[in-house]
Amino acid sequence: MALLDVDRISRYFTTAGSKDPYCVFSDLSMEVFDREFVAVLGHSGCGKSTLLNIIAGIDYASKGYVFLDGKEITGPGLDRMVVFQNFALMPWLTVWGNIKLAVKAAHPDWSRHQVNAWVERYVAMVGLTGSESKRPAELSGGMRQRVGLARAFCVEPRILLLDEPFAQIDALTRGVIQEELVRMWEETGTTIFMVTHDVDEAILLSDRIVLMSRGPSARIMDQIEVPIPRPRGRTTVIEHPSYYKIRNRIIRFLSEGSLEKEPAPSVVSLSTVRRV
Ligand SMILES: Nc1ncnc2c1ncn2[C@@H]1O[C@H](COP(=O)(O)OP(=O)(O)OP(=O)(O)O)[C@@H](O)[C@H]1O
Repeated sequence: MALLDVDRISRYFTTAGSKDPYCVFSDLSMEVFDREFVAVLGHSGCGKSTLLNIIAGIDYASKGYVFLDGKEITGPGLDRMVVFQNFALMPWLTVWGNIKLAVKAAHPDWSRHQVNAWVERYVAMVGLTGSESKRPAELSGGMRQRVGLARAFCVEPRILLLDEPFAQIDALTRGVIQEELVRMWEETGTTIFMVTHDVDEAILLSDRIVLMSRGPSARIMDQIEVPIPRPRGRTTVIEHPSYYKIRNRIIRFLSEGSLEKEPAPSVVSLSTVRRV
């Protein structure tokens, strides 16, 4: 059974000046399996963030259902942690304080000692030891997103939802944090659903890439498995025979829009390249 089951969801928004609601997507279905890393790509405005927000429980589907571990999602929960593009840290709290807040929310019964040990572990995991007492304004973009990742991972969610997490980080730092993200994903055995605009990032990081067509009424048009073995490196991944095939397929899709094509089947074969 899939860990995450998005079952024929539609999202309509009422818009000022129009009596017809705006259909972001309708009857959209997809699955994400335990420990999988799935990336969603599509044109700006096709509904990627809307889909992520519905999975996070901070938005809702106008029709259809989303299940996590077979349980319907009806609101936010600590089993789904979101990492946002704009970091969304508490500006008045330090690195330590931001992470501690999440640990305490997940484990209200823990002793101070347990909480502190857990925070220390995740501060170290993202390489921020020594910067614990800094506030977000004193951190670089890369460091802020490291805090965002530590805050999300420390709760040990069933699924991590990443909404363009590296969009505001310079290219060099982005590469380093992408590698750290994969290391943490492997170490913790979590599952990741990531929205991105970056084709190379999707190929480098994910097991499967979901392509959404342009909105309104966007659909899932294709799902591409990435058969490149791990560990992957930015310089070695491009040498794999599948790399340019996958890249060209995505670039062609994004430049042509491919709305003429029939949508991909909503359920992906279980032979998908999941890790053991
Ligand atoms: N609260 C809202 N009210 C009305 N329309 C909305 C609302 N939220 C999103 N939309 C519309 O839904 C569509 C999808 O938006 P969404 O942000 O999910 O797209 P996206 O694919 O994530 O875009 P981008 O890649 O640019 O971030 C857009 O046309 C947007 O204007």
